[in-house]
Amino acid sequence: MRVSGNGCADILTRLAGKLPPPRRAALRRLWRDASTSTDHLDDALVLWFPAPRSYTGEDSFELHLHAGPAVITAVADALIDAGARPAEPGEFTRRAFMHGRIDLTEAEGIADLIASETEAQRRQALAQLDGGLSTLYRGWADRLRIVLAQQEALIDFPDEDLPLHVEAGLLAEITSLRNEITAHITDGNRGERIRRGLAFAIIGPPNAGKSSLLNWLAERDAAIVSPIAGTTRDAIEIAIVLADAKVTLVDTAGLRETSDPIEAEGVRRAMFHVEHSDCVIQMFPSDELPDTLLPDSIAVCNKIDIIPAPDLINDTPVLGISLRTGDGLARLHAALEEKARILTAGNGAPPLTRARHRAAAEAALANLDEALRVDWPEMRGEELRLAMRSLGRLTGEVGVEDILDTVFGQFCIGK
Ligand SMILES: Nc1nc2c(ncn2[C@@H]2O[C@H](COP(=O)(O)OP(=O)(O)OP(=O)(O)O)[C@@H](O)[C@H]2O)c(=O)[nH]1
Ligand SMILES: [K+]
Ligand SMILES: [Mg+2]
Repeated sequence: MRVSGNGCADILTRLAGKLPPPRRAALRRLWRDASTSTDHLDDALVLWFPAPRSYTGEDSFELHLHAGPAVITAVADALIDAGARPAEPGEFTRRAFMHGRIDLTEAEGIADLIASETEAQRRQALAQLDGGLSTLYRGWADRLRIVLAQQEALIDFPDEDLPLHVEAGLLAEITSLRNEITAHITDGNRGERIRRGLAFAIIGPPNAGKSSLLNWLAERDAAIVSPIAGTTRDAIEIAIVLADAKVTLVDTAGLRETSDPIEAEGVRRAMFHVEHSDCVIQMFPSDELPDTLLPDSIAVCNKIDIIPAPDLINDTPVLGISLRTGDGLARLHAALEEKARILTAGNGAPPLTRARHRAAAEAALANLDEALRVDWPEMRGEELRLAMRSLGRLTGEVGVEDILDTVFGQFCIGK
């Protein structure tokens, strides 16, 4: 159990007696009231973190209990009795933010780290928690602050002979800032993709072997396979890991004209997934080759145990496989891993990981573009100030009250 805030020293003394040395584990008998040895609650390891060297930046302590539900209830009651109250989700991290221990992107990194399921997610969250994004955003804000100061000088002293190169240099810096922010925004959603995972949809005519492929990739019988065309109706989603990235595979209803309203709905859902996935695996049986291939899809020809696959369709390479014999499956798996790697690979710069970052960066970009467009110094100054505000929202330095609930609401209690 973790407790933080004013009064921690008194509460801990009441339960465990004299405060242990800071940041050193001590074995203590816990009481409802240690001063009178009333109600022995548990024997626990106790850790005392006086401010400011704690997670929240406040006085705080931790009790390592014997974790049975009755123990937890008894200790929680005693803590509340002594003046504590239950924490809200993410409240510890929110207090860390309020006390300047971390900024907003680092808080989001903590949330992502707790939620991470794959290596790529863990690494990305850890880099963000380590201040990767903060450093980038702060660097922009610092440079913009200098530009703004120069702009103010041009406004305040219009008659002084400020050298012409001040204005030229200022415009050049705004241009390079806007170019860097543009590059950050147009990174193909790499960071967001790692964070939420990729979606790969398997589509094709009935009986192509789509569900058979899903089962092989998932290593279990997740979807029904049968020789009856139109077996799969609902889209079936299975999460797997490819190249350290989380990939949700979507098996869909076979695409065909149908008068069956339920199957038609399945086909409609399949088309939805074609639109909304990061990669489409276009699958067809070797005895029913398509005339055209979807752009950017991975073309897979199944059942090469019956008829061999063509090498190309319309100049696009085709991967021949047989889910019956296992032929070509290793190559297909490697191709899917490569696709996942490409979709999540970057240039080493910290990626933007949330729609919130994208919105603020886009707003800053729009203001910088406007600043370059307008001629009046006062208007340019105003656009630069607005851009500054947008960058401040990224790290949580300005006007963030409205977004704090969203950011911290996603944590679980006790974090
Ligand atoms: N000969 C042969 N048969 C296969 C192969 N792969 C799958 N099948 C068979 O083809 C039939 C259809 O397989 P499914 O996986 O259900 O095909 P689907 O594309 O999901 O079909 P729908 O859900 O109806 O659209 C089943 O009887 C499978 O056993 C293969 O490589 N070779
Ligand atoms: K089938
Ligand atoms: Mg199927």
